[in-house]
This record gives sequence, C-alpha cells and structure tokens, in this order.
Amino acid sequence: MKELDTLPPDLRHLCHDQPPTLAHDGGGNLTQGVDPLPIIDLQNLNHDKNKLDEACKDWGLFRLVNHGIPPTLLTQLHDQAKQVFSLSFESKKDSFDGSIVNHFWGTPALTSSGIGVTSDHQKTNLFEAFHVPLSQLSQFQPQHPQIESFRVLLVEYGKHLSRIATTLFEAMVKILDLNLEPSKSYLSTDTGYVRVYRYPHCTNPDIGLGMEVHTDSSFLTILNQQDSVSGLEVLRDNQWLTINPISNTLIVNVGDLMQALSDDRYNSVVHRVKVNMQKERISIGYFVFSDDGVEIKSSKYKPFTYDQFREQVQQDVKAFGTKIGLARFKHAQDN
Ligand SMILES: O=C(O)CCC(=O)C(=O)O
Ligand SMILES: [Fe+2]
Repeated sequence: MKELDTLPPDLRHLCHDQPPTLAHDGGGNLTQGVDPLPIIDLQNLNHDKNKLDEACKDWGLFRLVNHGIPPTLLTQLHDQAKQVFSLSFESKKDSFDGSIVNHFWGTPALTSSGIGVTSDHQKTNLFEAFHVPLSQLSQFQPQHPQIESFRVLLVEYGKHLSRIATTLFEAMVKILDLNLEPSKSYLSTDTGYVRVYRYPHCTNPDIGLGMEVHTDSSFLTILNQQDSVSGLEVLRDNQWLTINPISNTLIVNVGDLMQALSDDRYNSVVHRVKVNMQKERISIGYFVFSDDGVEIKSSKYKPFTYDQFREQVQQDVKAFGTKIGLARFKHAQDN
C-alpha cells in the first residue's frame, strides 16, 4: 500500500508524495554525544530526591531509568503502533469510528467529545494519533486482529504508567512538602489517557511542525520514544534542544497542573515536535491529571479544577488559535 493511502486525507496534500531523500538535513536532530538531561532512577527515588527536585525546577523534564517496564513490552508497543498506523486510512476509520478510541490528526487540542479544536489562525500539525482513555479500554472490542493485539499491550502498559505516575507524584508532593487534603485523591490515574502518535516523514520544506510549541496541561506526562527517530525538542536557555530517543528510557515532563500545585517552583516545560524529512516517527505519551472536581490551590493562582483549565484552553484555542494556559489563572499581582 502506498504510504499516502494510510494517511488522513487532510494531511496528504501537505506531504510531497516522493521517496525519502537524504539531500535535506534530518530536521535538526543530530545525535548529541552526551545526553545532557537529568537522569532519575525510579528504583532509587529516595536517594535521587534532590536530583528530582532540581530537574523539575531547572528543566521541567527528566529521563527516567529503572522504571520497571519490560523492554520487550516497549518494543512490541512501538512495532505494533507502527503496524496499526500503516493500515489503510479507511480500515482505521472503520475500526475506530464510534469507539472509545479517538482517531484524530492536525491539532492536539480536543474538546471533551473528542472533536479537534481548530481556528482559522491555526496551522495544521503534521501528525496522526489515537487518543486512548485507559480506564475504558475494556469496552473497546476491535474486530481487526492487529488492533486487538495492540489494545492488549496498551492495557498492560497502562498499569505500568499508572504505577510510575503515582510513585513520581507522591515523591514530588513529599519533596514540596505540600499539605494536600487527605480526603481527596489528587492524581487521577483513572482519567489519564495515552496518545499514540505518528509523525509522517515529510520532504516538503514549507511544512510547519509535527506538533506546535506548547506546554502540557497535565500534572505529569510520560513519553515513550522507543523509536530511533528523534523529533521532540525542548526550549532551554532560549534554544531548542533535541531530546534524543534512548531505548528503554522514558521522558517525564512536568505539566501545567504540577507547576501550579508547586506554586511555580516546578516548571511546565515548553516543547514542540519537528517533522523528520527522512523517516516517520512514532511516540506514545501518557497524560495524567487531577481527579474530577479537585481544586488546585496555591498562593500564585486562583483555585481551579482541571475541567475549568481545559475549558479555558479550548476557548482560547478557538478564539486566538493558541493556548494561553496558566497565565489565565494567575493572581493579578503576579502577572
Ligand atoms: O510526540 C512527542 O514526542 C511529544 C508529544 C507531545 O508533546 C504532546 O502530546 O503533548
Ligand atoms: Fe506535549
């Protein structure tokens, strides 16, 4: 099957239908000799407490090792995601339409009903994705055997993600010495979701980004870049730094909710995804939020729930073509 037939029609015209070429540079993703990211060992969090604190303050992201996810699971997930994406667009549409998994592309901002939030100003983001609410995966019963085996892997993967997010969140709350109301569960792994992304390779030099510049709205994001193709970049000291994929490691981002909860001690990292001119890239992100109705309280921000935050983001994307985010909730004197 031609690669173009597997892509959503809206994206096809953006990519030239021509074989990958080595004539262009690979999209700013030269391998750096030394990995500059802070490295956190999940098995040794007690010992790495200061390192974790520093990483969240200084970088807003870190590389997680010793996370306990079997390497075979990470590799299978990647391989099967690739296979699912390479089905024809029509068969993906038939399998996902009307299901709990939302097949979407072009914009990362979705309404709660799963419709992409678009505006005239917005440029298309060159990706295709599946939005997977983990707690509802048992209600998804795909007929296609490849999609079913991917579903089974995601169920297994989701258990690890929820364990890892809980462990990291609890460590951060302890380090920050936060006085959270004990009756409320702040981190809601039940409402967390996975997004499986495919960024098609694209030789069209006029194309924008795989994913626009943004911060994540989550408490934490756990990104699996088992793929060898890079693309993720973070803004650091006013420069874009490529976050290279290193197999069997995960990238953890501090998101907006965590920045607010930490009273700006932690930093919701600004990032984007570049399009690769030679190869398509697959990545799998997990986003975890606060429980329904839980207010994030801090001295720098007005209290807000995640629903209120998401609603505001959607309104801003519709009105201005961009997310404004935490600044919307900041007390006036801090603006
Ligand atoms: O695909 C990636 O590497 C990053 C995706 C991302 O930033 C997001 O979904 O918020
Ligand atoms: Fe992101």
